[in-house]
Amino acid sequence: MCRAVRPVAARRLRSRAGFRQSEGPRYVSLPTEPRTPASAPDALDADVLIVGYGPVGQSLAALLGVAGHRVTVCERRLTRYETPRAGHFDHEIMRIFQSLGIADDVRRIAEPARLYEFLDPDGAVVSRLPREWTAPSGWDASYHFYQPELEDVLDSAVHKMSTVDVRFGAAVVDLRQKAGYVVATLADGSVVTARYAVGADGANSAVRALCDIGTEDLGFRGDWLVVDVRPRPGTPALDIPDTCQVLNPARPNHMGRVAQRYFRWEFMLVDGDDPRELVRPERVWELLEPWVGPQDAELIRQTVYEFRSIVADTFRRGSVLLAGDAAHVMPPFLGQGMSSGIRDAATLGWMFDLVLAGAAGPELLDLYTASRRPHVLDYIEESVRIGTVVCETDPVRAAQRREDLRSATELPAPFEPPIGAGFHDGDPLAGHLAVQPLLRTNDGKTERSDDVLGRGFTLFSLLDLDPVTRAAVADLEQAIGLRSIVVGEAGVPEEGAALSDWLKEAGVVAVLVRPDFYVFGTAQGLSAIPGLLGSLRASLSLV
Ligand SMILES: O=C(O)CCc1cccc(O)c1
Repeated sequence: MCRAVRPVAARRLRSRAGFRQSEGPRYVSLPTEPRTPASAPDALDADVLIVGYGPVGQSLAALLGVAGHRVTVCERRLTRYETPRAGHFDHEIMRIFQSLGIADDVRRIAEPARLYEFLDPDGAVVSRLPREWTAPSGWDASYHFYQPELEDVLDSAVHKMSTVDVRFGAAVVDLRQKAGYVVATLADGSVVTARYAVGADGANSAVRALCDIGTEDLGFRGDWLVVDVRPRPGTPALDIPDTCQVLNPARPNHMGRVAQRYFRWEFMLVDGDDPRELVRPERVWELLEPWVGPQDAELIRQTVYEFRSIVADTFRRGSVLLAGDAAHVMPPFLGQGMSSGIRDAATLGWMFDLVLAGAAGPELLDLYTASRRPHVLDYIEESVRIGTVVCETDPVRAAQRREDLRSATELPAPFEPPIGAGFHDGDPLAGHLAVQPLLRTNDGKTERSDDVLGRGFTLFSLLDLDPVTRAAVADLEQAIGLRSIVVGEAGVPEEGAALSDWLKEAGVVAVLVRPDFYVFGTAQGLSAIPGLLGSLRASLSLV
């Protein structure tokens, strides 16, 4: 169960002013005035303070809670934020949910997203991109969901963790770094101490400001009216495409399913639009008139958002890290905003596991920015590239873009770039997402490999290991809990051949997978495995 809010000794504040720029940086990166010795982490309120309880903060809290770390979450709102924002996640995120034991609950509220289409202004299909490829994670490629329902599922998972304490109405107004820990001051004057803090507090992150972390604006800007709609009970099913972009230069728009019972429309603001006028229900119904009317559906929300493309200069400063929108913001055209944040949580999760256990030095956390930032930049750039096509308002150029899409002869490959660092250089699969195989267990069942093996670094091999390799594996099993499994003819039978085919196609016999499901490296023969494990040891700053 979630612990009740613990009374925190109110300490005299040196500053209640928060992050007013005129007062200079609040964030002190050099260790000063240690009050709690770094060697006494139990005296701190938490191992990790998470600021913000959206899906990224929730996912990180659950990942850390599953591993038994002590977590305090501070959310400045008084309750959860009940509006839908994100509406799509992909197979990799479902695999992360699987690791939290909530995949079945998530499947109940999410539905597979099967098609992404571009339409012309009259509604005719210009281009159709099926989303039904065999995704490596062993789940459907893409899902739609209604965000408050996903947050319910994540919140229930967090509440099962006895080491996680969630506080609402807890705005962090000051954040200081000491030797080996951080001190956060809340608006009510109370203080939370933790070894690390993570700002998962959204695009206007207080933590980012308190740490004086700058941002880079990658230049995309567009105001869009976002409208969420729920059909009234008993009305005929709405005939709305799964996800589509209407390439209409007079008013670009998006529409699609959000989940079983919700639909979303987005309309770009064009010259002369007044945002206050556009959100009036009568005006919204006028815009929705070609598809749905007030007799059939109710408006859940209508709001004008500015879509932007922004990345923080670094995702780490000392003992403070950024995740989710606090670290990066992208336009929604790829549906990757929340997924990118949950990837941050998955990477931070295993890095904290190693650092908090004392297995790796704190310098491992530098790998967080190096691994995540370039990856997120790739997603931002691709989202902007699609946005440039969607948002075209010049009729001639828009016609040309539609023609380009119409005449493309090949479907684009799924956009799944490699991470930026934290893998074995020069390796064919390193940095890419790993396959999750289905295994046939002794009792005749078929199970996903993560359910059999649990979370952690994993060596999958198609050949039985020799004594030298076994010794190298045992060494890392001791240090970081590495698991190894022989799959296929020489070991645990695979249902289908996803893993075997993937490795054979790459010309390798083994793959070493990080706990966030990215490939660390591969081995072409058994004799290469000890070297690969040595490379992992070096890259993790093991102590
Ligand atoms: O990927 C999806 O299914 C939704 C992507 C998307 C595209 C355009 C606007 C938007 O809000 C989401």
